[in-house]
Amino acid sequence: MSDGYDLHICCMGAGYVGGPTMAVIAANCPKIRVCVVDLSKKIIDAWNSPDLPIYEPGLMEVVEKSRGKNLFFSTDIDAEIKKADIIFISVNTPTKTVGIGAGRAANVKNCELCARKIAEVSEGSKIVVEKSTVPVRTAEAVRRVLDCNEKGLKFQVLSNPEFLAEGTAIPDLMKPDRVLIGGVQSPEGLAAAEALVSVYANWVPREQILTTNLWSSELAKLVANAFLAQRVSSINSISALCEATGANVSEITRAVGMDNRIGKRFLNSSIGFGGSCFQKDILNLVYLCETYGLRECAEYWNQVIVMNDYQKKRFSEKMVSTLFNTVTGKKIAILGFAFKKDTGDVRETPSMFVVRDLVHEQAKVHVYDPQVKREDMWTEMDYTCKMSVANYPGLEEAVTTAPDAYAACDGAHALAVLTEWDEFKELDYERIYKSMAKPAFVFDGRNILDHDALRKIGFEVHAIGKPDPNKFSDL
Ligand SMILES: NC(=O)C1=CN([C@@H]2O[C@H](COP(=O)(O)OP(=O)(O)OC[C@H]3O[C@@H](n4cnc5c(N)ncnc54)[C@H](O)[C@@H]3O)[C@@H](O)[C@H]2O)C=CC1
Ligand SMILES: O=C(O)[C@H]1O[C@H](OP(=O)(O)OP(=O)(O)OC[C@H]2O[C@@H](n3ccc(=O)[nH]c3=O)[C@H](O)[C@@H]2O)[C@H](O)[C@@H](O)[C@@H]1O
Repeated sequence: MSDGYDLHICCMGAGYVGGPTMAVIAANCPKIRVCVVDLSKKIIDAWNSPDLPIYEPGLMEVVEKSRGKNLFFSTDIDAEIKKADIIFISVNTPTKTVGIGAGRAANVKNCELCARKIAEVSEGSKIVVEKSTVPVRTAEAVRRVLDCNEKGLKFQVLSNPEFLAEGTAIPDLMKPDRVLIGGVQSPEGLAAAEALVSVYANWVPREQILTTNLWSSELAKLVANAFLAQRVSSINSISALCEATGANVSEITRAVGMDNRIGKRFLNSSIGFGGSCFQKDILNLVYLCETYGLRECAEYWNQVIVMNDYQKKRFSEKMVSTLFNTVTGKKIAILGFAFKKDTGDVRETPSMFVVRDLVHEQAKVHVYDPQVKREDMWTEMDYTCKMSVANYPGLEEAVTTAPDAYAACDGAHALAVLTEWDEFKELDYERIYKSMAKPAFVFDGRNILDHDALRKIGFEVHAIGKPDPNKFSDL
């Protein structure tokens, strides 16, 4: 290459996946020039600034290592496509909101638009990599769009789904359990897959880089998320049974998880899973099963969502019934709005559904989260719950954001921990107790607090899957 780089990579989509993934490739491959492009100037400007558009531990350090050297962020999509040997498509693929399959099918419009753009502006043949999570067989559509170019260019399409989790994106990318690359099983397809394997092999051991056919790779991504979410729904269903019987869900998970075949991880009961992908990807799987006439398979996976909705509703109903069946006019502190700790992401966050239910019950909700931006909270509540300041009179008075946990709890009848931020474990609960209305209630939606210590202070504590000491006693 005339500019001194061995290879040029372009990534379309500078979001939670595109940004961190490309930063890690750039950091591990100094001879590769990586450019992340996006339609949004605001997002690209943020990637080029000290205030990155997403909060992710360790991300800034990785970006700073390469930015301006072999890592670039740009809105000049056409120029970067032209330069690239490998183009990742890492755009959002949300659940369709209208039309056929609305509410279940994934909308792959953005992937198609990327393919059309690549076909339109490319001047040479390229490898196009699906990084986005897509319905199985989307690569076929991408390839057909690319093949329609009028310049006789030949594109190879690969599937390379991403398995990073938010909050741990950097360690997940630096030391992935596996990298999955699916390609067409032809000499050209295998060569393209090998080119991508060589990129990852700069820091990932080869035996952890799996190559498969295209359809297995696309489907494996949906299956991985479905299995993970299924574990959460499974333990959450058991948490309801624990509360009814006096069993303790933490003791159940310890006993069950020590069986190596089951394993300990991903068995924390909660107010339900959130995030931009679990629900979307399971709905996508359900829709695929239905499309292929597999009704029983569709119903089976749909139950993971049904259980998750039940868990979120069960939690807010428990709050209201415990607070003497009314929260009207009562101040309630919500600690945590992000869908999990160590992220500012609020997409599909379970906290939002609890806030929504409390607002419907006319509570005065005070939310504190160390990373969530107030505008992001409103945007998500509007998008998912159809509740906005414009269409829900009084919403701004009903939901206040607090500068810290103490302010949120001051004068409150109850506090609810809805995100497992470490700082919530370290709060001065004596001080909080003194400042609250009595009786003072704690609802631990993540089972992270010391319940015995809180009860000693004077709180009435309710936690997911934990026996209520007023209701059950040991034999
Ligand atoms: N968020 C996560 O932790 C994970 C997400 N995924 C999958 O990765 C994909 C991307 O997810 P996120 O990064 O979270 O989405 P995101 O919404 O954070 O970012 C997507 C970006 O793509 C841009 N974009 C959309 N159309 C474009 C186009 N035609 N050209 C250029 N840019 C365009 C948007 O402006 C946006 O900035 C999705 O399919 C998701 O399911 C996979 C693993 C983890
Ligand atoms: O495709 C994706 O987007 C990603 O989805 C998840 O990652 P993420 O949603 O970022 O975070 P998780 O750690 O999986 O948590 C998802 C939700 O489940 C909840 N959860 C998780 C684990 C658990 O034991 N209990 C539980 O309630 C979390 O609080 C959170 O709301 C997967 O873990 C990633 O492998 C995948 O790449």
